Amino acid sequence: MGREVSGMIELGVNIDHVATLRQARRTYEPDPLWAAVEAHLGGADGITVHLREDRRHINDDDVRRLKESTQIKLNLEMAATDEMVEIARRIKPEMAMLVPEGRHEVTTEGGLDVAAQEARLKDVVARLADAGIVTSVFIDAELRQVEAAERIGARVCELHTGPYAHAFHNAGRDAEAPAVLAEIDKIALAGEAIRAFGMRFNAGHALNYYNVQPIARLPGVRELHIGHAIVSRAVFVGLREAVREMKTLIREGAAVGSV
Ligand SMILES: CC(=O)[C@@H](O)[C@H](O)COP(=O)(O)O
Ligand SMILES: NCC(=O)COP(=O)(O)O
Repeated sequence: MGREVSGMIELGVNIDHVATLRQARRTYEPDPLWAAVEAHLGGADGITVHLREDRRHINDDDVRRLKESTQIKLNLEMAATDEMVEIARRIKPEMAMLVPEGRHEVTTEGGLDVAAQEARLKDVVARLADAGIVTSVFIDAELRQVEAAERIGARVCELHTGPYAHAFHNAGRDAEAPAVLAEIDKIALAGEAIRAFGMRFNAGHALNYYNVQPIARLPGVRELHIGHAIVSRAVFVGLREAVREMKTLIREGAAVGSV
């Protein structure tokens, strides 16, 4: 069956690594606010930022300014801590995504283990909802995590595409390699469960210009969150063009899936 067309897939552009470049000199540029506007002009449907506890790139003032001074929806990635909940309740992004965080990690290494901490996360989701914030959870493509996400009241699940991306790279970018197909099947099955529970099926992490289309053509996927690859390309072609190129790939990939 062709892809069930549920409207165009949205692109959430993660601009963390614009701030990484700024923090390299601890200075004021490049400004993530400018990046958000450029991404929006290139066709981004949303902006994602990860306010890490160590503030290695995006800082509290960036989040405030993005919310106050741009017209594009904001997805705040955050650890499920009291500090971050209070920041989110104060700034009120359209969405908050709960992610695991390790101080020594280079980037997010796995999905949030929702199943292991349901009671605590259910309280976090309720406190965010009370402030009018939609809560997403960043999870591995596992049914038990999807079921737990539904029980804690998450409205959105973003499936971790890192294992798929690594398998794709290790297979020499062969989308038909058995290891790659196995990862795609995991994501597809988890995505079906997400939709069956009435939650929104998003995906992200390590997606790039080579591996994005097999994910874009999955039935019912609503939004892809992509950052490092877009910012990397933007170094050479500019952020507006890098976003435009990614949107085209996603649109063409989804179209192939709909035949
Ligand atoms: C959740 C996810 O996969 C990414 O958004 C990740 O959180 C980005 O973190 P860094 O930008 O610090 O790599
Ligand atoms: N949640 C995924 C995200 O926002 C971007 O991740 P990446 O593309 O920087 O790996």
